[in-house]
Amino acid sequence: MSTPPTVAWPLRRSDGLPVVMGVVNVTPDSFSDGGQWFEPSAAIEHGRELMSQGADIVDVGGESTRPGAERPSVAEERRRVLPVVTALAAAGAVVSVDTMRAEVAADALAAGAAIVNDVSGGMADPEMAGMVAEAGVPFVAMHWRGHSADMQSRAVYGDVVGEVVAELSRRADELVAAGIAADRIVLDPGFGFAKLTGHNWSLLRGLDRLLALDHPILVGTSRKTFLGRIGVPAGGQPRPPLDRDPATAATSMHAARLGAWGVRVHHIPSTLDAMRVARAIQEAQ
Ligand SMILES: Nc1nc2ncc(COP(=O)(O)O)nc2c(=O)[nH]1
Repeated sequence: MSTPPTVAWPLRRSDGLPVVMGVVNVTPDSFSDGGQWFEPSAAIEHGRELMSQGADIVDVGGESTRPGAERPSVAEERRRVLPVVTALAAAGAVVSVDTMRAEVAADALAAGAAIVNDVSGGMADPEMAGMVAEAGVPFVAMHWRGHSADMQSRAVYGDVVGEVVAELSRRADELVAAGIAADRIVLDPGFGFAKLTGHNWSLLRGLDRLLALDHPILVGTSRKTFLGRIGVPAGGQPRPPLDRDPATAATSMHAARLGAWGVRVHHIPSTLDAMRVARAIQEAQ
């Protein structure tokens, strides 16, 4: 493997706000923006736009993880993400590759990605942890209880915050044991992954308990279904994903107030402004 670009780590914003990871889904069927950026040229253009709007990282993914999604082949996932990773890295972006497959991650690192973002935290592919360890790059490990096909059947918790904290902590230990440097691991509670609506709200309320973990925390609530249920009568249809950016921004404000390391969002300006408001209030006399 060629040496992937190094990103100054831990990555921090000069304004002290949480790092902003912008989302570029090169998929035909992601729940949040399915199909909008499926063409490489559109995805590259969108990634550039996110950079110009202030994203610190551009997260490029080629596999939809919505509940029930069918997995693309490795070749198809590669075909989707590599041209976009290559072009955005060449344009100077800090690129994270959103994949559960070690071989796709390795190719993306060779193409210029600097970070691996794995919604399975390395559990879907036994080769992932060793590859990331060898590459020496930062690794985002999300809380995961199985593939999208049936993950909601695993959304059963006594104390969801306590269990997510414990499972993430255990996973981080396993990743360190596999050779990944502890200070290269970011943890993510996995909003919407094996979580029902109430679980997501509990995780936001209990964010301070997640922040007590010895790793930076990434908050990925953007456009998730539980936000679409805000203001909708019980049993009603959630509002469409593109209408969920104001609610997403409110969760970004919460993340900023509590001191999360980063937020993963589709719409940059609204989240940046919400976090700036939080900071201005905190700093007011
Ligand atoms: N680290 C991380 N990665 C993710 N990748 C995809 C999605 C879901 O799909 P989207 O790309 O449409 O948001 N959510 C997350 C998340 O919450 N955290």
